[in-house]
Amino acid sequence: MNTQTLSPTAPHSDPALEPETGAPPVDPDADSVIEVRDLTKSYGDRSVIRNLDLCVRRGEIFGILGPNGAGKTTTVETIQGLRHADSGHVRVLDLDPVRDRQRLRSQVGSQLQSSSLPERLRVGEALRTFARLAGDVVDWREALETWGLTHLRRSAFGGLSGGEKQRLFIALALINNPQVVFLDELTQGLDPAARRETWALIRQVRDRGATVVLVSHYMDEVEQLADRAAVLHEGRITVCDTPANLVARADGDVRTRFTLPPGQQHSRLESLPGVLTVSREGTRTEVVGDRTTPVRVAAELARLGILPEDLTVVRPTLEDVFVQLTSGEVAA
Ligand SMILES: Nc1ncnc2c1ncn2[C@@H]1O[C@H](COP(=O)(O)OP(=O)(O)OP(=O)(O)O)[C@@H](O)[C@H]1O
Repeated sequence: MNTQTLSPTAPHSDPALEPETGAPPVDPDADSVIEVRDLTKSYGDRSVIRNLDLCVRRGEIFGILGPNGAGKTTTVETIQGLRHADSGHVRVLDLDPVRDRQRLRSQVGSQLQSSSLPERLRVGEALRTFARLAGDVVDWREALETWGLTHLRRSAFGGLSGGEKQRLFIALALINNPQVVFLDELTQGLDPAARRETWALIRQVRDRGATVVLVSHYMDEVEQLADRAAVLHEGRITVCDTPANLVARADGDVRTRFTLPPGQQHSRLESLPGVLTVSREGTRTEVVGDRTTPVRVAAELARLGILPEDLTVVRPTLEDVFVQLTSGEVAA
């Protein structure tokens, strides 16, 4: 964890990447806005990032998941030139995060983990100041309006709720109208309603044309928001894919549950392909099997003229695959 005070120059205030080490060229991907190849980073003799490769495409919400201490913050801060890499190749918008930091500064926005502002700073002052420092490419009053902060214009930062602070951080991260935005654990500590509201804002950021890199501990958040997600474990990306494809890797049976209307019977479910078990408790039936079983069960019930209104399917979730991946149960 690192705590830092937000400043418009923060992502570039400690230029640090070592000169390139002659790493092989990154795979050409016409759509990529971030390319990382063979990144390594140690703190003292402790290796934290190990030969990490990553590619983020233009216009996507890219989720980075990983257990505590996996190296997520180190990775995103190194990509922004905030931390020293020991070796590796990093490009953001085809620029070097250190050498080209002045040019990148106007194109990258960031809300870093545990960002904070002076308690007494007013919302309007914060936006106006950051907008001016970013060259007034965005009208700060419009930003107030866009991010639903107009009524809080005279409120002090210290008096804002968690959700209001995050709303302000998003507005500040976008005050330079960036092409790429880094959001690190943006919804941590928010109640469910404020989290969902923040999700809508993140989608809005993407819909306005920015690429979003989202570091999160919440599986449901990544499943809901991310176009693609990477799981970082022990300093390496173990998998990188769409949430749906990641879930498809999960080991685990699918459960199909329904209630039979009075007087109706089914008998052949056990013999359907992929079905492992069928259990009945009163009028409730649960069929356990592979991914194809829900459709087969529904088709068989429909054939019998049985249309249970409460048919539900319980599938493995991203959380299941995350636990399996980070405990070594699923091959990357
Ligand atoms: N400045 C530092 N000096 C020494 N060790 C550090 C430093 N920053 C991070 N670390 C260590 O490096 C490892 C990775 O930290 P990092 O903050 O990148 O992980 P993370 O995946 O973001 O963790 P979390 O989910 O808990 O925020 C951790 O073991 C952490 O203690």
